[in-house]
Formats: sequence, structure tokens, C-alpha cells
Amino acid sequence: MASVLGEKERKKIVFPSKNELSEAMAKYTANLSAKFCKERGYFTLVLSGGDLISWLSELLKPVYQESIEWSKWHIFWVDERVVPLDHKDSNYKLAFDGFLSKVPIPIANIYAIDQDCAALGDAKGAALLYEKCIKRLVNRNIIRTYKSSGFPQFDLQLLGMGPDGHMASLFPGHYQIKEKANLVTYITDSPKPPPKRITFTLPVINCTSYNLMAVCDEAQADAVAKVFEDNFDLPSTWLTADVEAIWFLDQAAASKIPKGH
Ligand SMILES: O=C(O)C(O)[C@@H](O)[C@H](O)[C@H](O)COP(=O)(O)O
Repeated sequence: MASVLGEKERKKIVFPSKNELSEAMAKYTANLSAKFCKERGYFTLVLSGGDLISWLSELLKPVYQESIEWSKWHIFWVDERVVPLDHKDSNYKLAFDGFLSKVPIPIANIYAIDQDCAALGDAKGAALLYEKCIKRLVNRNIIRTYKSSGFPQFDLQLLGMGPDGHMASLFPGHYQIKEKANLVTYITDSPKPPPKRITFTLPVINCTSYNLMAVCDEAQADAVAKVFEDNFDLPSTWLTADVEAIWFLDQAAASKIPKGH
């Protein structure tokens, strides 16, 4: 695929089913955890909401439970819905109930959005405080910085895409995709409910060392095809990474990618 992404070409692997995809996602995550824990004593992992949290349950298998250095993991969210943390729409709750509560990651290493802003539905305040939290962890060298830019650089980010091509809470036709100065921004009229959300900005998303976009099902097939045709109207088309941006697709999601892409 020759594209304007140049060297930062997107890669893809198509799996026969969700099962194979989640097994591969677990392996990919465990390998990077081993690499970064060895190199720097920390593994910074960024989660999104949606289906991928259920695919992460593969990591609950004994082989990973026993080998992963969970105490070195630090967990962040690429986007979060601004609802109380115990609300059914909370990405924190989704990940905590389905995955985080079942592995020995220290609770202090799990960085949810500010509880008070979440309870009050204060999206602007939540974005400001999440940005402060990220900067604090950069100062403590838990999060690395990207080359000379000073932008935070996470080790691995796990993303999903909606049928409209959104990633994180960067939606087509909304200005947040163009934000370059802030690390974290907010939206109060998200087309996908709930309306109030915070999200990392594109520069932060793309500074990540490894970005894994996991997409399953036919509902996303048109959007996946547009991404691989380099249609930059879709926020997900902009996804790159410092080292590797890789798309994990099941056959249904990949079914409309034109031949040769
Ligand atoms: O909180 C959210 O809504 C998201 O983080 C969002 O960007 C999600 O990852 C995609 O919409 C894919 O969601 P599904 O996996 O449920 O299709």
C-alpha cells in the first residue's frame, strides 16, 4: 500500500474469527509487556471502551496470569465517557469489571478520570485533570516522552473503531480530530452516546510506540475498507504509531477491503 502515511504504513492481520483475534491480541500485549518491563521497569497500556475489553479476557488464562509482571503495569484510557465511575456506560467500569479486577495490577496504577468531574458530568474539568495526571506521570518518568516533542509516549494502546470510522472519541466532522496543542480534549455532543466524553488528541494517540486497532464484524466493514483506501475523512485513517500501527481484523470486518490493499 503506497500511501501518504509513508514509512508509517498501517499493517493488518486478518483472523478467521474473534477467538483467534483475541488470542493474538493477548500474545501481542504479553510480548510487549515483557519487552517494556525488562527495558524500563514499567508497561504503560492505554485502553479504549467497546468490545475489545471482552477480548482481553484471554489474558486471564493461567499462562499469562503467571508470567506477566502485573505490578509493573500502568493503565490509562484513550477516551472515557463522563459518567460516574460506577455507571454502566463507564469505560473504567467496563475494564475494571471484565479485566482489571481479575489481575494483580496495583489499584494506584489504574488512572481513571477524576471521580468528582465524572459524577458532575464536567467534561472540560475531566479533560484538564486527566491531562495534569498524564503530565505528573511524565515527570515521574513512568510515561516516556516522544523524542524531543515532550509529548507523552505510551507503550501500547488498544483501540476500536465505530462504523462511522471514529476512534477514541474523535468523530468524523467534529473539530477534536484537529486539536494539536492539548494532550486531552473533550466533546459534549458525541454522536455515539453518551454525549460527554474526554479523549486523547491525535498527536498523543500517534506518539504511542505500538497502536493495535482491533475490529470485528460486518457492521464495520465499509469503514475498514475506506481506511485502507486512505479516506482521511475517517478519523481512524489518521492512526499511525512511533514503531507499529497494526490492525487486527476478523474476516467479516476485512471483507470489503479492495484487493491489493
Ligand atoms: O468509549 C468508546 O465508545 C470508545 O472508546 C470507542 O472509540 C470504541 O472503541 C469504538 O466505538 C468501538 O466500539 P465497539 O468495539 O463497541 O464497536
